[in-house]
Amino acid sequence: MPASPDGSQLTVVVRVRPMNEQEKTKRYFQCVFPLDKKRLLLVDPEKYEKNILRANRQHERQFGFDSAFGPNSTQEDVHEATTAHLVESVVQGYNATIFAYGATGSGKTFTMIGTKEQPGLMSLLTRSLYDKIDLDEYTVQLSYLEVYNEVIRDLLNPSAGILELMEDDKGNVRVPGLSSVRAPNMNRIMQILQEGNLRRTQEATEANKTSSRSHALLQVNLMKNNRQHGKLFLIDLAGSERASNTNNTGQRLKEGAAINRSLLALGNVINSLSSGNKTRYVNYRDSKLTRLLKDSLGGNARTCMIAHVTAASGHYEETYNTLVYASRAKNITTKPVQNRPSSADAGYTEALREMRKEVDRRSIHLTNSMNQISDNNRRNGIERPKNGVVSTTPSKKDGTRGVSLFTQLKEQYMTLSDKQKKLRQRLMRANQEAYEVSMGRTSKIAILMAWEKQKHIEEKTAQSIERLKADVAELEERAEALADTRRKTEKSIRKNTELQKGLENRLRGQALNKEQTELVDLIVRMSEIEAEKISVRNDLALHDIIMKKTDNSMAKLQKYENLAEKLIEGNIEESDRQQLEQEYRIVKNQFHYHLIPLKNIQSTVSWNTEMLPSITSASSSKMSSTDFPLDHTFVLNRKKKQRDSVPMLPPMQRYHSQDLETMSDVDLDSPTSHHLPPLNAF
Ligand SMILES: Nc1ncnc2c1ncn2[C@@H]1O[C@H](COP(=O)(O)OP(=O)(O)OP(=O)(O)O)[C@@H](O)[C@H]1O
Repeated sequence: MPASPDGSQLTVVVRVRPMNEQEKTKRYFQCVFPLDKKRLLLVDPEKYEKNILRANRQHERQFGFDSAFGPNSTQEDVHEATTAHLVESVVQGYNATIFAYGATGSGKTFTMIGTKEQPGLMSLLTRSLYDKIDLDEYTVQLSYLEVYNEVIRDLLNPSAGILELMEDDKGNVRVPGLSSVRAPNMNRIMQILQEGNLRRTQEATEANKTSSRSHALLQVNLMKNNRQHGKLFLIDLAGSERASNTNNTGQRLKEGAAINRSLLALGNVINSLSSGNKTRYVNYRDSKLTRLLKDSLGGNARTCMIAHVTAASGHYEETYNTLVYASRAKNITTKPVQNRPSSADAGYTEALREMRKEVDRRSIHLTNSMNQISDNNRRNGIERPKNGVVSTTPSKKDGTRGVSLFTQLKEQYMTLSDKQKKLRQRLMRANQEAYEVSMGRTSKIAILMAWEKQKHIEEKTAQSIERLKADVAELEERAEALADTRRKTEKSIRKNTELQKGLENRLRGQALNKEQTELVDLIVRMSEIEAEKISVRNDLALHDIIMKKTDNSMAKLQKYENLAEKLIEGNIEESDRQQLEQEYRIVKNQFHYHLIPLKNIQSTVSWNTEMLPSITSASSSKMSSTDFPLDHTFVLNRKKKQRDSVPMLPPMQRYHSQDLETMSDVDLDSPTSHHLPPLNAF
């Protein structure tokens, strides 16, 4: 279950901690009441005061979350209902983040770290991770840091001192110097956590004897083939209460301000993301915490926020603030992106960067030698040709002629390569859109087919069917336009490939020495690698489209499961039951029809494999495999892929009702007629 029940990727749950002895002594009473598994009722203590001026104020407020845990909930309850499924996502290659939010003393550390007898999520989650993975295939590495007063420290290696945050040009956040330790088993993990926790900045405040004054971030890296496969971030935030509430002064007040600053920044980021305004600027830079959490809230992660409150009336204000903060966070919809399989195209980028440098270096060298020859010729009384008029046959006497033509041809080849690159990118974009259009069309046709088999169709239904048909026709038109773009682009790519080949032959004929021949090899290989890189990118993008579609289906599945659970549980009025059953049928069908395009698509190959230059071409075989840092296992995989290539989508036929029985690209395994799909399902 990768997403929260409503389909978003941020799960927000609330845990209410039981009242402690101190609170009972102060005669505080319970002011938070779990109504069911998802809702809480907060009662303003003023309700019980005889204040005539405030008699009309609203004293009760309901809050709804993905889950609500009462004072008697166990650590396992919280883990099972909220975070256990995130482990599955990490094994699938997603990043996941769980953070504990709440005022001082509300139970954050208890949930995240727990005690020896009642281990918290950090232990339970890592244990589930170990249960899910094959230790021969994966390794687990841990890093543990704290942010205290905007300063980052390594909790596993305090001697590292103050650490800095760095962001690379792709926006990835790193903490150079942060230690990372292998955790071969659970015992070692517990030991690492305990050691780290002892180093956390803790102080006694009025609200909590062992109050954590810092944000603690445990990073669990799942490694496969020495590369990061998935990442779990577990964060125990410092208390969110306002500094004045704990009567703190001096250093405590300063800490409170720093804590508030980062939580305020976190709140702002959450508000920006939850405002639904996609163009609104999201400022992560305001604090170290938000910068560290950038990946976790912005998109490339599944996130679970566990808000903590105490049931005691004396903490009503903080409880109210926490619940409002948490319900606002519920509006965030992040788009998780699966980590690219071991950064598949990174090797190409790296190789191209190195090659470009090498071409520049050799070109400069070539120009220098040309100038040198020219100087020598002048000294020997031979004049340089005017107006760039050059002979096509290299003259041994006047080497500059050959060199100058060589340079011109080389420039032409590079320009053409650049043009090819742009054409291939255009082809990729058209491929991707066509792929999405085709998936949408498959779903809609499956729905239409199910409905058109009906004998009696009401007028309203007939109208909806017509609308759906219009949608299908529109998609088909778009698919045809895209097919046209693809045909034309492919034609241009083929033409350019021929021109490139011609230029390559002329260049080879012009090459006067080994140095120039190597330069030709290099630019030809560079052009090939550029094409391979685009093709790999295309495969990844298509993979992402499938993942997104799968995620959507999973969200539907979850809704379906919830409804089924309610129906099975019973205890519902007859009228409610009927409505629930109706809803259940609709969701079941939505799920079924969501899966159809996934079942009908052959998922692997890129369409442009024939547009790629042969990897075993003469020029590439001349390049030494050790020359550039290209991952050759990948190249070999692509070679295999080329052989296995099949067209990704079956050729499209326009949809006509009478073709019902002959449609070849739709799975006819539809539900029975009383399980008709909702016409507006997509
Ligand atoms: N669900 C719970 N069941 C039983 N005891 C709990 C629960 N939650 C918290 N406690 C207890 O309440 C006290 C305060 O909890 P904890 O230290 O986890 O709070 P905190 O939110 O981390 O506070 P701070 O921000 O100051 O570190 C601890 O003694 C803890 O054992």
